[in-house]
Amino acid sequence: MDRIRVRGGSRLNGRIAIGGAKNAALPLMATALLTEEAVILTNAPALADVATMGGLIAQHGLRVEHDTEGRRIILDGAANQFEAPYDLVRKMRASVLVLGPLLARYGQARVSLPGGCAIGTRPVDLHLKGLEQMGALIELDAGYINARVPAEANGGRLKGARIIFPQVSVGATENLLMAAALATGTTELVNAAREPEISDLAHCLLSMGARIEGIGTDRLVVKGVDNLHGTTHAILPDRIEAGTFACAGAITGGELLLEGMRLELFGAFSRALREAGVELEEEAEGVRARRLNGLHGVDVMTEPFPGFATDMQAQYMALMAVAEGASMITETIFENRFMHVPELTRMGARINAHGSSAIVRGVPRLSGAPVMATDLRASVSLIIAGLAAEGETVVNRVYHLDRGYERIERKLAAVGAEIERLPG
Ligand SMILES: CC(=O)N[C@H]1[C@@H](OP(=O)(O)OP(=O)(O)OC[C@H]2O[C@@H](n3ccc(=O)[nH]c3=O)[C@H](O)[C@@H]2O)O[C@H](CO)[C@@H](O)[C@@H]1O
Ligand SMILES: C=C(OP(=O)(O)O)C(=O)O
Repeated sequence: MDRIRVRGGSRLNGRIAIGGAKNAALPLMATALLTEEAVILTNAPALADVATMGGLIAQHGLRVEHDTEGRRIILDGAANQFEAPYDLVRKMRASVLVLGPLLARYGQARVSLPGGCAIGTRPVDLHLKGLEQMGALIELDAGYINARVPAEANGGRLKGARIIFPQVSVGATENLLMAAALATGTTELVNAAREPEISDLAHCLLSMGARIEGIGTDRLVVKGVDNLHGTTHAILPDRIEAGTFACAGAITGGELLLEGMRLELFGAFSRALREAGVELEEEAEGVRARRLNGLHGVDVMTEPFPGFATDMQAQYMALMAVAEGASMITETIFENRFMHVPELTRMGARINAHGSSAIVRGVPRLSGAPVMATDLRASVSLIIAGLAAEGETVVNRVYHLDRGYERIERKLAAVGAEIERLPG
């Protein structure tokens, strides 16, 4: 298994090209199941999760071609197989996003239950309840979701419904948005997630012929259509990759131009970073992130967009570990997303986590250590810490990083980091 070695102390300076967003690419790929015509995605990132989703969609019978050099994915054809097996869903929870499109277009789907993961239990009850409200019959059997739309009712199609989410869910909003696009009648999604990746999905669906109002708000109204057609859609920039590099630059006292990024995509993260002492400026080519002087402890609480993203919490904590003063970091989205705390502590950070909050007391310096993490953002937070630590940090289990960062060691090395991949 590959590892990544970082030697701390180098200041990062230069430009980093921000790729297309993983969390937009995955639902966008699932839209190909809503039509037999080609869906072409440009600005596509070459990530392990994107390859997994491509494998899943190919397995359903579509032709999937990923030109990693040209950053283009073509998904084309009709599905002839409706099962998403455990082996794929286990690797990537976002596999559950095929459920809504398969049900809406083909009236049937059998999808493995994703189960929990390192950051929490992550149930999919809101996805299932919403689809049931739209007329799907759902049974859980031997770890699988067996879902179908009865042929005798409503001509075998899902029907529009008013779905009120008791809690904001990105995945459930996406699944139901895709399902509603091909349902009969009007679907209203109330308390919908407002993440930029959802707006990106909605815009792609619009370009396929869907009728959606309220994009960017927490109330999406979808008037179902009989057919959707193919499209070409550019995936929006990855705000989490950009935020990760902003933290990496800041912890080294450097300055980075995050090419292709737009400031509005950061939500509350930009306010926290500025208060902490990092200047963020939008320029024609992207967002410039520059550490001014010292870093200061600033409290944050994770929330649905436009609040502070849970996917930035671990990276921000690494930054706070060397800030002057204390900061309280509260995680409200996932119940177990402090897996990086013991590893950061091994590097000399002073962090006290209790329940959903962690108090971070900044220290003047961290020290390198062999570390490992059990999820994507926790892993990258250890690289960020390693960039500022004295000596060498070796991060194990790099496959977590490859899920969401494209050649992270090359991107960081190109702006001055001493970092390399050690093949395992
Ligand atoms: C591929 C992708 O886009 N992943 C993102 C997506 O995950 P994902 O779509 O899985 O996250 P959700 O927004 O659905 O989860 C938010 C909270 O709702 C709970 N919940 C969710 C669905 C459900 O049916 N029942 C339920 O209880 C979850 O356990 C969690 O506590 O949004 C998260 C929150 O911004 C991000 O951290 C993930 O990076
Ligand atoms: C939690 C994440 O992804 P996923 O929902 O795919 O596990 C993430 O991108 O940080």
